[in-house]
Amino acid sequence: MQATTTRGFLWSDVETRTLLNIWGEQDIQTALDGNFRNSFVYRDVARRLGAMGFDRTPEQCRVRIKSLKRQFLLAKEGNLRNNGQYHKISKFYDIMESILSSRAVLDPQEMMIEGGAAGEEAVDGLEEDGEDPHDHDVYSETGEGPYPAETEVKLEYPTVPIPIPVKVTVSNNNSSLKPHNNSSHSATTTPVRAAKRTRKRRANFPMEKLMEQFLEQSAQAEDGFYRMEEQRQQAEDRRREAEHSRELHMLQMLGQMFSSISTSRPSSVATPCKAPPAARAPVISSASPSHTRGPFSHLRQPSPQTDCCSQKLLSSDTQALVFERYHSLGSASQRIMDDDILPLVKSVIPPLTSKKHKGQDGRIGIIGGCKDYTGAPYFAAISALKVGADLSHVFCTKDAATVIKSYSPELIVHPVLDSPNAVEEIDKWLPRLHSLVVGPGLGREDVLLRTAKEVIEKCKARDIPIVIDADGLWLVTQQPSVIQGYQKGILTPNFMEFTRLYEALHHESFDSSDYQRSVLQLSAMMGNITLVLKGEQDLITDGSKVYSCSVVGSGRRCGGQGDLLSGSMGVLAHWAHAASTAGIIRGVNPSMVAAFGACALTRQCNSQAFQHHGRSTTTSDMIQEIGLAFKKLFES
Ligand SMILES: NC(=O)C1=CN([C@@H]2O[C@H](COP(=O)(O)OP(=O)(O)OC[C@H]3O[C@@H](n4cnc5c(N)ncnc54)[C@H](O)[C@@H]3O)[C@@H](O)[C@H]2O)[C@@H](O)CC1
Ligand SMILES: Nc1ncnc2c1ncn2[C@@H]1O[C@H](COP(=O)(O)OP(=O)(O)OP(=O)(O)O)[C@@H](O)[C@H]1O
Repeated sequence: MQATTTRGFLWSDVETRTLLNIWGEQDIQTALDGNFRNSFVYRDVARRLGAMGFDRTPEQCRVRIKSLKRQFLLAKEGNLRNNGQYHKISKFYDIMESILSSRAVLDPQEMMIEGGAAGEEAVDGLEEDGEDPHDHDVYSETGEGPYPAETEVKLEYPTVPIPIPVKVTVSNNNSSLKPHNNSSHSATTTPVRAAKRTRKRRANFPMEKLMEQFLEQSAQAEDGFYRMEEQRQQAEDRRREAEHSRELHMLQMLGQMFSSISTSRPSSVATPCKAPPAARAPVISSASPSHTRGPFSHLRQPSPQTDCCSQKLLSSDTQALVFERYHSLGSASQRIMDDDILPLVKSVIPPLTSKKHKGQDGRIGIIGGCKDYTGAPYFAAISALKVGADLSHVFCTKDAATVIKSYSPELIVHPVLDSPNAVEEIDKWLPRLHSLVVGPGLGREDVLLRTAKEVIEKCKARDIPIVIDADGLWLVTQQPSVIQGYQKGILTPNFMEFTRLYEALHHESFDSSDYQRSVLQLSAMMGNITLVLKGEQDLITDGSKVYSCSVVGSGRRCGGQGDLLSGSMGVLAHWAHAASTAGIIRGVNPSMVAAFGACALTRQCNSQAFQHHGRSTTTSDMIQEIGLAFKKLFES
């Protein structure tokens, strides 16, 4: 996918993340580690960044990385001192930490105290000599990020006079310490440098008390800075929230305008209707046949207007405004697709170009696969590849690994799930993954569920999309908080899994005559996480609206279809969130788009496979159909 291109000198978050992903690649890190001269490495970094659609010079990349490292170290220093309250100073703290923590040479404490410029540069073997005099200029030249949290900290360091009144002469080396009461000096000195300098002096002079006082005041100055920084960020958050609710309000008004236009229009007009932008009130958007069937039939009301779509605002029993659309069942499967959601799915699919390198279109991880279940993680992982991911990793138990490998040479299989340091082993790979699917064939052993839980936590910290299915949902049923409120999380329960989860949260059985209400309720209770209730129609919700996907499947319900669904969803979730970050889709929840795309694809595969194999259709047959089904749905 073409990401947004460089905006002048400013580094956007997407661009910075892309840079960090490239910089964190093992070959780049190895090249930096082993070479004092690194210009060729940054040339490679800039080239890879260029392939992702961001035009930067090697020097800009190098300077940006250097700046990010400094912010990280500063935040880390703060972390060590004040239990993480300085975390926010480095926007990309987690990803930096994951990359740098694997590099033994980097000891932030040591660098802060001793290393100075040379120490820091030596970490990457950067060619530039000395950092201090030039850094400020370089940053402003290259337009460091738009956010103050991204800018060189020395610019923002508050002016706190440090009143050390006397000039002290030290006998052993005759050098003198001139204490600073100079505000402009402290305003342009980073805490790092203050710490370096003060601690060096402390080592040189016996005036411990004086120096302690100096250090204490220096630390207070830092505290002040970080407090100010936190306040600034809170103010920024409030501003964004206000902006968001203003936009929402506008959208709601627009929605009402559209609906009143559409209801006053003659219903026989067979023009495609555009749905109004989503409002906060529950919305049902259903792509369904004109005849009703099964437990979800209450979602639709047969309309006399076939071959057209109509929209109306209804008052539901909960008195919320409900937006409904009807579609007639046409002969071609596309005709029953929701004409608003399908283009969104299409738009998040990255184009295939010769400029890309392996991995760019998706590196997906599957947590699952144990002695009893080897098929499920295989189905999920191979489906991810067939949908278009470049690399698919399976993290399974030792005894499942060889079996899974034997199914396919395409998969990268890690036999770590039951190892004593499973979480660390998996954590090593997380910086490289674009999304994670947790649960297919995981089993329900406590130790495996505990590992899955910790891995989920780590993924959340990295802001990686997570799809939870099968035994992963068992874990969520026991501990909903593991994923509650995580907006990049998607749950894909079948009927049984949904029932268990609903009852665990509500402490009562759900009303099976009103699925739509139940899915909305459950999603809301889970903090508006995206939820897919699989069934005759798949109901997809984020607690504010419900999409219903009823692309024609077949009557065949062989095991493993859910794994095809979750593996595909992992890829689509990555694409949809990347597209959303790049501004390609707006005003819509990317997880909902991904979920709808995966459901439509699974059902289309089922239908195609059934046409060939009838009753003997298996999930492997469906997987064979992914390419064609994808093309029919999303590339026609
Ligand atoms: N080849 C494989 O390795 C496969 C492994 N699988 C794994 O098997 C493990 C257990 O999965 P299960 O799905 O069996 O979970 P459960 O052990 O919770 O069983 C769910 C049960 O609910 C039943 N059920 C499903 N939909 C229903 C409905 N609408 N109404 C009434 N009953 C319904 C099913 O027949 C099943 O017996 C998971 O780890 C899963 O990933 C499955 O993915 C299937 C394929
Ligand atoms: N009655 C149905 N009619 C049509 N399609 C269905 C039906 N039930 C499920 N599906 C499709 O199959 C997909 C998988 O759903 P299913 O209920 O089989 O999941 P599961 O039980 O979790 O699967 P698994 O066997 O992998 O554990 C759903 O996304 C849906 O698109």
